[in-house]
Amino acid sequence: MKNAGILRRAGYSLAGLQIALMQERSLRSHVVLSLSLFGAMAALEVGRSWWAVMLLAVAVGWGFELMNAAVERLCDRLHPDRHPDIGAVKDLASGAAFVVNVTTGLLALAMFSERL
Ligand SMILES: Nc1ncnc2c1ncn2[C@@H]1O[C@H](COP(=O)(O)OP(=O)(O)OP(=O)(O)O)[C@@H](O)[C@H]1O
Repeated sequence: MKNAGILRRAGYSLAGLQIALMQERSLRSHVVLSLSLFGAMAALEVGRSWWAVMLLAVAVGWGFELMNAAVERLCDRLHPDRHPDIGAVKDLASGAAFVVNVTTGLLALAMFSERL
C-alpha cells in the first residue's frame, strides 16, 4: 500500500523479518552467529568502540542477508526455470552478502586478537 503510515510500514518490515527468520536457514544461522559474537564480546569486556563497529557490521550483514533472500525469492517466483542470467543475479546478490560477512569476520579476528 503506497504512502502508508509509519506504524503500518514498520509492521510490513517486521513481517519481512519474521518471514526471513521462519523460512531462511541462512538468516537463522546469522542470528546464532551474531548472538555468539556478542556473548563473546561481553565476556571479554571489549571497549565501546568495538561494540559500535561490530553492531554496525552485524546490522549491515543482516541487511545484506535479507536483500539476498529477497532477490532469490523474486528470481524463483518470476523465473522458476534455470537460466544463466538468473544464476548470475543470485550469485551477485550472494557475493554482496559474502563481502560483508568476510569483512565482519576479519573485524572480529582483529578485535579478539587484541583481547586474547
Ligand atoms: N534458476 C536458476 N538458474 C541458474 N542458476 C541458478 C538458478 N537458481 C539457482 N542457481 C544457482 O544456484 C545457486 C544457489 O541458488 P539457490 O536459489 O539454491 O540459493 P542458495 O544459495 O541455496 O540459498 P538459500 O539456501 O538461502 O536458498 C545460485 O547462486 C546460482 O548459482
